[in-house]
Amino acid sequence: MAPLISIRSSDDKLEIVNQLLLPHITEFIEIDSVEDAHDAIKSMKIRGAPAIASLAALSLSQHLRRGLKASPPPDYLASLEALKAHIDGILAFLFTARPTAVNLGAATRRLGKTLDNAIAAGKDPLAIAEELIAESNAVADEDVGRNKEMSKWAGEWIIERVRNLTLSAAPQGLNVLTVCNTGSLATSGYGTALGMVTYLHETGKLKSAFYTQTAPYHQGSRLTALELQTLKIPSVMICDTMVGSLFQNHNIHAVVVGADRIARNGDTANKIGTYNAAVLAARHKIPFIVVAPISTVDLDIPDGTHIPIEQRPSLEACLVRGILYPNDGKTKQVQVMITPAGLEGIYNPSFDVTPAELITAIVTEKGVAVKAEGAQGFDLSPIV
Ligand SMILES: CSC[C@H]1O[C@H](OP(=O)(O)O)[C@H](O)[C@@H]1O
Repeated sequence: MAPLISIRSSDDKLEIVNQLLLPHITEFIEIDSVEDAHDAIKSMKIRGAPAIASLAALSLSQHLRRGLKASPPPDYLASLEALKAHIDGILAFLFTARPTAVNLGAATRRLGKTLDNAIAAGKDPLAIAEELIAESNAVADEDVGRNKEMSKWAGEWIIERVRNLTLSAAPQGLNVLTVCNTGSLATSGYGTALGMVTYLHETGKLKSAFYTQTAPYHQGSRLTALELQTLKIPSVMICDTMVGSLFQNHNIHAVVVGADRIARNGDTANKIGTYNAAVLAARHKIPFIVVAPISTVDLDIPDGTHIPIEQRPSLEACLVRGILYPNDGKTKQVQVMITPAGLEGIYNPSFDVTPAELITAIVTEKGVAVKAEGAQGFDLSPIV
């Protein structure tokens, strides 16, 4: 079966799969404006740090392509001043859709720089618009290739490490645990941490991929479950509360997670529950690996205390999405409230920060970074 996709883009149409309806309903919705893109990212119809950056960039590309074709041309193409004000406004708007994943900011900054450089080079508005379209498309297109690179780096690194650490070298393959969803749905394709899982499977080195349900949005039980099932990768779902039990009772060779923002010292923000898994992995001496593109590293912040953590609406922690069981034959999604009506006092941060101290390796498309002997943190400056 072909891997799932999160974004479909052609010259005249931009669409995303509505991830709020997965895994039971596959419905593509059209993104017809930068406002639609902003809403889809904010409401988590599309999610995953690289995927939201791709959609933001592609929505700008769509906007500019339409502008270039329009007759009469829009006012913003009439002068450099008008173009700069217009594009800066769009980029600032897209940037506000979600605060933690730095990839979105990296993409909007990159496009802002393209704009400023082209203006400084004396180009005219039409040429600049063309350049911005090419750069926006590149933001989305580059993702799949780099995902495959980081997945291979991470996969080979863990295979080698297990071979060196254990005499038996895991003869039946490796067991890994992942959190949330970091596969094709979270990226432009192949995935980051789930890309490593896929790489291990493709090379015959995987025994089983364990994954947490990842409440409250259930990226694990809804999305990772669907991706692994589609790819026919042997897997086992666990509830978020079972990580300690899993480590006590099964031979888990690695925990592998994605990232939304990595500080200069390696402190890593990822889906809520990642920190719990890291603490337990350290207790059980299980390598803890972060797999993410270079664009997730934020060298502007020295450590994780500076990472803005998104607080999601309280209601999202009170609801579970799904279809009726037993299924009445009509696939219609329902939302079930699992708390008393009107409950107050709900804590719902979307991410937590795993200190670098608990991270064994950070893997990007450029390779594997580990800490210097005896160091608490990483020095990521040389690889970015
Ligand atoms: C490769 S995706 C990184 C990241 O995105 C997820 O967050 P969300 O579903 O809220 O967008 C999660 O933290 C993943 O690890």
